[in-house]
Amino acid sequence: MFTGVSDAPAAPQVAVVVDVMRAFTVAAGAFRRGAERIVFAATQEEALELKARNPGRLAVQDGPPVPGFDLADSPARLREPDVRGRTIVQRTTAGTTGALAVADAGLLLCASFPVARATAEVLRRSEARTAAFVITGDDGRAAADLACAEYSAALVRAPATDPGPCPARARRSGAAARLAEGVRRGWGGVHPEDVELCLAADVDPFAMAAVRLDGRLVLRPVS
Ligand SMILES: O=C(O)[C@H](CS(=O)(=O)O)OP(=O)(O)O
Ligand SMILES: [Mg+2]
Repeated sequence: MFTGVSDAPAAPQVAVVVDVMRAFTVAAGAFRRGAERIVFAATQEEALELKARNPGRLAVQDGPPVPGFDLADSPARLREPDVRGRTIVQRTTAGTTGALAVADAGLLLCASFPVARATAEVLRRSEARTAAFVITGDDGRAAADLACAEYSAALVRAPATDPGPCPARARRSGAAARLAEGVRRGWGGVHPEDVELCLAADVDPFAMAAVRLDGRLVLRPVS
């Protein structure tokens, strides 16, 4: 089942929340670089509060730079800071909002192209009969998120599936065009390499699972 955030079932047995550009590509890059966990915040205010309460946390938000936040929601910019062992607080318009909408799922995975294959492996091992793929962008119509969701679903059925045209579909998406426009106009928080990094399929050996912990939704890599 593919659904938008507003139509998503409140507590599906399994939810795969997909955000290619850029929240869950950023999350995958953070774990690849050794970040320990990502705490999702519903608002920028909550993100800054969570950061202030726990010194050493790094806060990420989408859009232009905001005082108090350490990092942009940009996979290319995330290559610079040392995030090893760090807890990151992340708040974005589509990705983290989508994850919070299905926080009561029995199994909640957050997905993007770099973790597509590992996500499919976790789904296959879960033996769940169905999964709700939550397309976070453009009210459930985001071409990039749909392409990644379709690729992941195909991998569950047939592990030898290759990405085929899926990353190319994402490259032609409205989200990619918006990021390219951001680069042309010099918007803060957008890097020229972001789109390509978001299209790199099957880079990481881990999937990303979110669980409730002390009243928060916390994302960690799972192998
Ligand atoms: O950081 C992003 O690219 C987007 C911003 S928006 O949804 O295009 O306004 O946030 P995300 O939640 O990562 O899709
Ligand atoms: Mg997005």
